[in-house]
Amino acid sequence: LASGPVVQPAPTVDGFVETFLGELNYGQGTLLSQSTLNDQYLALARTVRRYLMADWLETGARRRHAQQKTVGYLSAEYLLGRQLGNNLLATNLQDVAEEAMRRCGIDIATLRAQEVEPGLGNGGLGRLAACFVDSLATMDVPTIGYGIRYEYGIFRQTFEDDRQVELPDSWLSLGSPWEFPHPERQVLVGFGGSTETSTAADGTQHTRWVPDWTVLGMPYHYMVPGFRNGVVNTLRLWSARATHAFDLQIFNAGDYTQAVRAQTFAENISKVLYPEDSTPQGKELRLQQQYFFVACSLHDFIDNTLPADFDLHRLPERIVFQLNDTHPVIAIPELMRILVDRKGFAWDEAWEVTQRCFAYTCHTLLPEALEVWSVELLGRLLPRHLEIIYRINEEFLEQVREAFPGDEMRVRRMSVIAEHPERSVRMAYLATVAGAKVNGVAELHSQLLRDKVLPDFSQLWPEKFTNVTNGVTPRRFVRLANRRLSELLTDTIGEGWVTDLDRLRELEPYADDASFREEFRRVKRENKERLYRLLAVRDGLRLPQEAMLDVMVKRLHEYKRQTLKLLHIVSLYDDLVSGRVAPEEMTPRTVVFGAKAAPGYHLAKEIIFLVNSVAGVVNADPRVQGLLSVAFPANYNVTLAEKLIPAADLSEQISLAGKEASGTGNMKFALNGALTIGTDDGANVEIRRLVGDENFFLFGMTEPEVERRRAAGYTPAEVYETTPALRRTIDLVASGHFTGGDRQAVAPVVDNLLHEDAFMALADFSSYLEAQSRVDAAYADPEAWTRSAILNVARSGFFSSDRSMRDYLERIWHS
Ligand SMILES: CCc1ccc([C@H](C)CC(=O)N[C@@H]2O[C@H](CO)[C@@H](O)[C@H](O)[C@H]2O)cc1
Repeated sequence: LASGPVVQPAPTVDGFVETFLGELNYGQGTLLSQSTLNDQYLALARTVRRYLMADWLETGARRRHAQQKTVGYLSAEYLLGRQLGNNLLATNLQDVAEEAMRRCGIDIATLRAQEVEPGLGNGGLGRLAACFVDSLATMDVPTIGYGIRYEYGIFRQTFEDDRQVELPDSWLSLGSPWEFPHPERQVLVGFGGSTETSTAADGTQHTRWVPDWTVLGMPYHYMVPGFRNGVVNTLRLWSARATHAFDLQIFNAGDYTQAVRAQTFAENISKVLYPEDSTPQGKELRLQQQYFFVACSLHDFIDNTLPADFDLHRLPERIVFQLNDTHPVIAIPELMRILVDRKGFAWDEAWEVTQRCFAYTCHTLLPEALEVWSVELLGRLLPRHLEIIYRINEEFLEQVREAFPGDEMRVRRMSVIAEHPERSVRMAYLATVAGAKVNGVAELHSQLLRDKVLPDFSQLWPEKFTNVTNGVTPRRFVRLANRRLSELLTDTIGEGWVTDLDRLRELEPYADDASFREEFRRVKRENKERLYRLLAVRDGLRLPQEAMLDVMVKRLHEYKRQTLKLLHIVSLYDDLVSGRVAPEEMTPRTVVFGAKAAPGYHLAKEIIFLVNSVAGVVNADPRVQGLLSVAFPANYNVTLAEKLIPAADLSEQISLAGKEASGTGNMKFALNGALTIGTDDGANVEIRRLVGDENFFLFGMTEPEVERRRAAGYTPAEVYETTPALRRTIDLVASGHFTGGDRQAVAPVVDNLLHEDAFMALADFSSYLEAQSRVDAAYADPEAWTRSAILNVARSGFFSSDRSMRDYLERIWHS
């Protein structure tokens, strides 16, 4: 029995009911009649995980036995979304569970709504990591996702007086049924202290790090089920614990806070996610978080996963660690430390292994988003790692001097150590020096990485640079989020598309089929009705069913240009109330925003205030009722995205060209039959190429045009002066019309647009409005619009994260 197969409950309604009631009685310790919604939800979750357990344990055993090469995905963020729906989909138990709950007098939808999503990420990077681990499980690739189990995830956003207010995300407070703590795999992690070097008898030098404080890393395992393939991979998230429980002596001496100080200090490390997604604050706790999960993960793989006698010279045959941006890059000196200081490798041996164990993905183009850590802080927190980084850099710069003799400027430019403004370590450079491969996340991005962000490195190592265009999982973002479209797709081309998204191509001929177009419109209409029902309950919003649904959802950032969308809304409003445009000429439009701003990003928060202010006035103005409405549901997250994206007609991807690395929302909208209005930026370029120019509303400057415009000197005020429509629009905002006459309230945004406009929203205004009038015209012809929408779906199979994983396997992990 001990070693036999795990007994799996019968995948029948009876089996499910029995297991559920068992979990309710013995797990929750309550009767169905007495149980709360949360009891029922936790019992349901535990029931579902029983159906996954056998596959999970079997997958683990198979992995241990096969000794295959594993992908170690190192990410400080995972934006997983709700688990129940996805796990029911993966186990094909949706209908069984629904019927079983009905038998128990429960509507499963109310239990699904009970789940608090784990918001362990900020935005694109975190969600991408979640899509990637889903694809790797569905493709049966041995993978361990490593990350941090933050006690508090991304803040919950509410609005007070139209302003963003952040509330703590206590996602664990109602229980967390999808995680499994593994105290037997705890890892001790050191910080601070100093290093001491001794000379052995044979004259070789040995350095030892003596940390002066330690914490324990407790792993929590999460299931990552493949789609109905019997595979369940593992996500291992680390939580920090104090090495010593509270100090009884100090406690008895009466200094209670001191007694627990060590505890709180340690637990602070995994307490909360840093809510920034572009400008690092360089906080010490952030570096502690990064080193903590990296040290736990490397130790876990080398000492708890590999066979005890494994020869670490062959480590690259067993693992490749993918560095999800610069956040886990401290893993490089950590592996060197383990190999040299603990395993007795010679430096070159260790370096040879390290270089083949890491690959680095860059997710940004904003120079300020590339992390640098001061040598002061690094030397204090991780003295041994700083020594190792210095040596890596020395040997690297020797290489540079050899390749470019006498070019000391280049040496200084390429040094991992920046001298100004303060001596600091450039983590992106360290990742590029040590990584076997460096990739961007869309073709344009990867090209700009080569040409603009890391030109010296791509000149030195052109073969090291590659591209893997992002993707999204069709399981969550089509099959789960858009059940109506999924049924239409499956009825039309079979179910193969769920794991082979290129099959969507078979849909192409149906774009010319009027009855299929009718069906397609029905799906969109019903998804809208579902969304509007939700927004009415969730946010008290009443939105007109018939209007075009124009959606802009992403983090709030100037480069993403939510202000440009806002200027468009104000110009439409002004056209209507001024009578310049007659109501019958207007294509009714509902604009929905979703966006969180980093708490310290003040201008972003001012933009949120202005959007809400404009929304309040527009929605209350009878002159535009039913023609124009604006909604800004609070707390945009994965769960809201799953309701918003299937309902959208128009997808706003309007960043300044050369700023959005890729975008992934753009892919989700195209796959759910929305048309895109966008610039030639990030993956928009590839979306437009695949769906066809005629099925994409392009506008704005290209990246080279932006560069030329900037080089020629850009003065936004001039554009304002010379563009009447823009002038009218900005003047209306500046007048305080949307803020009860309070001009001061809008000054931060208006002044910024007129005097800075770093991301050239004013420069692209006219082109954007022209494109939006093309949208209005196109939407007036439902057959043509639907045809375009169907072709967007049919031609977007490329944007599956399964395809992205195939590219990583081919170009990076197997190389
Ligand atoms: C505070 C430090 C920091 C800096 C950058 C980041 C992330 C890299 C920002 C991010 O999420 N980038 C987005 O990554 C997506 C996945 O590749 C891309 O699709 C988006 O274009 C990119 O903005 C997080 C935190």
